Amino acid sequence: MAGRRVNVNVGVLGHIDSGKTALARALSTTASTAAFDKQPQSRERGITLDLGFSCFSVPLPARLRPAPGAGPEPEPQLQVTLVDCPGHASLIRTIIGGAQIIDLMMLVIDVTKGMQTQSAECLVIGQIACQKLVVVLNKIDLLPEGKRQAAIDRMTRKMQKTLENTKFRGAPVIPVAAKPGGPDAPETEAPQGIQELIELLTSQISIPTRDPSGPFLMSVDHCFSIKGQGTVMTGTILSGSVSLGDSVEIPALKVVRKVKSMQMFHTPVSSAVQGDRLGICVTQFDPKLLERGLVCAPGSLHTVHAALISVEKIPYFRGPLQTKAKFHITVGHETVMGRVMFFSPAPDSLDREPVLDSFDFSREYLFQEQYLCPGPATAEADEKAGQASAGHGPRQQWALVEFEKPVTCPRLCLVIGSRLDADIHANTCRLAFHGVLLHGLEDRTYAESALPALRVYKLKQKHGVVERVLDDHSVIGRSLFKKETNIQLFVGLRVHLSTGELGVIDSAFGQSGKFKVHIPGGLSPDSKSILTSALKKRGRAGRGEAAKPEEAERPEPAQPVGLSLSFKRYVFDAHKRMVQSP
Ligand SMILES: Nc1nc2c(ncn2[C@@H]2O[C@H](COP(=O)(O)OP(=O)(O)OP(=O)(O)O)[C@@H](O)[C@H]2O)c(=O)[nH]1
Ligand SMILES: [Mg+2]
Repeated sequence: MAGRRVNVNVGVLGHIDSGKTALARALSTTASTAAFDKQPQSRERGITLDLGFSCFSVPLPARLRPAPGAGPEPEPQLQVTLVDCPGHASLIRTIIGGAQIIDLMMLVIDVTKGMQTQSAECLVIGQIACQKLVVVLNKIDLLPEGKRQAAIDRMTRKMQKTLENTKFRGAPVIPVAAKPGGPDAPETEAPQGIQELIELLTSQISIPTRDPSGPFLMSVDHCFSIKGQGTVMTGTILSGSVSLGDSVEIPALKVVRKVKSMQMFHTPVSSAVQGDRLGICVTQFDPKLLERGLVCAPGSLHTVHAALISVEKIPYFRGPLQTKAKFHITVGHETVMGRVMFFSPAPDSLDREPVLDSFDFSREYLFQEQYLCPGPATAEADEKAGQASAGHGPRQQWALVEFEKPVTCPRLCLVIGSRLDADIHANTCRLAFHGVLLHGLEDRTYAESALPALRVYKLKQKHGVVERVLDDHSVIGRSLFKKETNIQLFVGLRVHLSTGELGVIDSAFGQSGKFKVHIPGGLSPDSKSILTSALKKRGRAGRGEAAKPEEAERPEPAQPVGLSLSFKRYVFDAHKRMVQSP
């Protein structure tokens, strides 16, 4: 039996043409000639060799070895699976899928160009989805020999500076030439710096704690059939574990199959856990139907038409995140178009702890026309919007995302919003926000069945004036409603008089949008004199135009007394009710 092996996945990401594929190739061949002389390379490669996947093995570093057991054990190996991502627009979808299986990211930079648009995007994705980073400066052969070291040093410092404001501050930067001389150079031209890179990777890699609990989920990167045996899917286990005889679901095809056999590194196994690279043979289905995708414990994924997600804006994204805007939404391993609506905690729960990993339907939330950027720049904007943000943005914001077509995803999966239609030559970051899917709406008719329970409200204010006094406890107001407004809906809501009294809307008055306000505490003598002194003036001056007879004696204050009404309107309330707000 082969020795113990541990698999780690290393992503190869970077701008188009930075040399990712050349690097993956150089790493695989250099490592195999250095470390694989005992066995033919083909045997050593993982069972999965799909486009973009290659691997090499090195002896497992001592720091990663478990305490030696009894008896002699063959030397354990560390298998590094390289996940070579494309550099083009398709990159984001592929990487976000890929990034969720990556334990370490290699960011490949063309040393003659430095950071480019997609290098920056990769760095953003790395920050969202990866824990560790190594920057590889490639194509150092293109630097003039005499100035090579100085140019490498300069670019190294530049990259370190770029990383300073990221979670990868202090990550190593290493120079290489994956394919010196470029495409036309003879194959005999040896790559430079690859052995050093392998050593660096080996020293940087840590093996994340693998957790066998939770539902089984595997990202499939290759699928083929073996005559007489069944269909084989190969990939990486993202969560949970799987054993022989288990039933697994292929959600994209809506079929459940039994696990007939499994292999890791060409060796039959009876179970496998999170992080393992695995080939899994199930009873026959057409492999053409599933090129890439997910396989999972039956029923563990859900198909959602809309979702409530936490949102954090990606600072490099230019422009605001507007409610009602459409984004490409990558949910787990799928990307679809979705329309967003942003909201924040209601002012009275601003100081409550943010709800992580779940969404609380019992709370109220404040609708936002756009995502609020934290920091002083928006404090003013927040004030304008009438929010009690006391100079700081809300600690957490959410969005409702409505998908153009349903997506199948694990619970609490990563969500990334991007503008993949943006011009890829326009040097801008296409990634706009990221978050976690907190609650999926599985019902096709969620708009009627689920959304009314989402208590997101808009804060509305209406202003009018007192037209005249009826008696000590009532006034007539106008200019608060339109003629056609159904004032009945507002009856009972409180209004504030600019003179300080509190009133309650009592009833409509006439047909022109006027209304009667009851003042429970009565008008103060001062207010009364303001309101009635005007009447006298008006009475003396008379009216220029011919007034309707019943309005001729209208006591109208010269100094207007304002009436203001604040209320909440819940975005998903089908009845469009108004609810008093303080
Ligand atoms: N001079 C020189 N050319 C290199 C080096 N590495 C790669 N190249 C060339 O750069 C070009 C792009 O290399 P690839 O490996 O295909 O780049 P990539 O990053 O995988 O490209 P995409 O997958 O399309 O994003 C090819 O013509 C390579 O031969 C190097 O170290 N030196
Ligand atoms: Mg490539």
